[in-house]
Amino acid sequence: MKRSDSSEREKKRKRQKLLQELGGQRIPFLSPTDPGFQDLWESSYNGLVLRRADTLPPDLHTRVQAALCSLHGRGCLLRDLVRVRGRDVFTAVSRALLGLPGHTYRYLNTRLFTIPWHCGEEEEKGEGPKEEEQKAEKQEGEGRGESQGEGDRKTEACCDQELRAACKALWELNCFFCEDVHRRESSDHGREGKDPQVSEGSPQPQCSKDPPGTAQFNVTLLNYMDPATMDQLKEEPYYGMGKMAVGWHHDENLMPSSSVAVYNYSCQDDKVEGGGSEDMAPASWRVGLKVAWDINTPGLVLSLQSGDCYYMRDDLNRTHQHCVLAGDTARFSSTHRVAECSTGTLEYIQRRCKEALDNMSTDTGSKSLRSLLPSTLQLSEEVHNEVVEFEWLRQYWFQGRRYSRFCSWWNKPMEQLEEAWKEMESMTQLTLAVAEDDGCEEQRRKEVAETLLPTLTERQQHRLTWKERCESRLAQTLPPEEAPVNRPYWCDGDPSMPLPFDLTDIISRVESLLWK
Ligand SMILES: O=C(O)CCC(=O)C(=O)O
Ligand SMILES: [Fe+2]
Repeated sequence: MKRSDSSEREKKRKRQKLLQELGGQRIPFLSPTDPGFQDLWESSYNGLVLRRADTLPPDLHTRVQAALCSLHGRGCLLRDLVRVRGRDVFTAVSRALLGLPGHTYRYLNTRLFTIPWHCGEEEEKGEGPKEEEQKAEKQEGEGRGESQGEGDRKTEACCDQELRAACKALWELNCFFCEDVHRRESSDHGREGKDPQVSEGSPQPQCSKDPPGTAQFNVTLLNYMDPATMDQLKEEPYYGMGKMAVGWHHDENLMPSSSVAVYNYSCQDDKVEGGGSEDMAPASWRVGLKVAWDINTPGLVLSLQSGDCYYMRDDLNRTHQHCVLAGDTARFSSTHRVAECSTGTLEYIQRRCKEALDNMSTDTGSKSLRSLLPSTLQLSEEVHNEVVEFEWLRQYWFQGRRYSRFCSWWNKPMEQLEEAWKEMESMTQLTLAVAEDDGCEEQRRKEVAETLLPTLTERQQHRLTWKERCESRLAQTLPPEEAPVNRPYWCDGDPSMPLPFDLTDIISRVESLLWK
């Protein structure tokens, strides 16, 4: 969190400088009906592609739109309680992450966990019996046994048929986007001045498991907002573009220069009541783009009809920022991305845990550390902190019970990570015992204490931050199923825990060893 705080400060400085230069004036922006719009698009927004609804297969629209509605109807889309510039805020849009099993996506200090999407073949193998089995299992108790913690394991038992169908539809859309973006990349090769607006024949949504040579979208972040239920949306501040559902940003946590593909579904207008005459069409949702930290180039706004898609290709997400401008109707979007997952998959964190736990021996029936090398001890303590306790377990539980409510995929892996974490608590205890062992050589004790101090201090700080986040005023407004859970948490004197939750005393003890 420290690193992102300083980059937030940097952004704030830049923002203030920009507003100062503007001195209350508005920067111009162009919409499709303005003269010069196409020229501006081609000169300064190259990489932005609009794909109109009528160039996608109609049955894909049907399935995707039904999927979005059913995910929404089931309560899978929720506002995130994110942390921006040290403050907790709810996102205006409700969100859910779908994607490859075991993947996560981190934005605004929040790690989202995928509801796994399902590939074609798995579905075909006898749905009937599976469904029965699953119901039986559900009755016995939520989510035991199904998860083995492997990225490619079978996922048919983790959610019910309606959700599986919904996930599959979004997976098909993902395949469509992967192929389309890939096809463009290949055909653009050596071609200048391409037409950003397309209406050519559509590729069929066939997803090969591992097509060569192209980055694959591994997750989609779904967004939903009904402006009728929002009492205050922020006005776009630099151009006067209107009310924003999502403020200016770059998409975070993506592979360098990877594209983003967005499907726009504006729900039917029969929902809009009152306010205006019968024949007045509801205002469309729009996406705004601007060159990052630039007040000379006019902004660009695209109006989106239901079913329209847009792509931000190549470096566009890095060189430009985008925002979403609310229309009159409720609206979904499905935003497909290549998340940078080098430290963001279950497989990764399980590997790290194993590395840390390799230093624990239970050979003689009692627990001991194999090596007291500072680098080995440090590794365990770091895995313990960053990855398990703060990047995974607490992130997961902070989002309440939202995941297990409709999909059991993460239940077992989280249990296993918690077990691993508990072992690491024992390792810290053993390490501390070495540092405090009078029979041990002075130099070694100092070395061990030096290794422990920074990680313990960090652990304590993070625990306090997460506790605050869980107890914030906004967190308390959430219904019980969505309310943040401060987990792991235990009381002093809990016999199952090797160390106390509050590390204040231990930290002073370690400090005093160093001052000696
Ligand atoms: O909804 C959209 O069109 C884009 C949303 C977006 O920018 C995001 O989720 O990062
Ligand atoms: Fe975005």
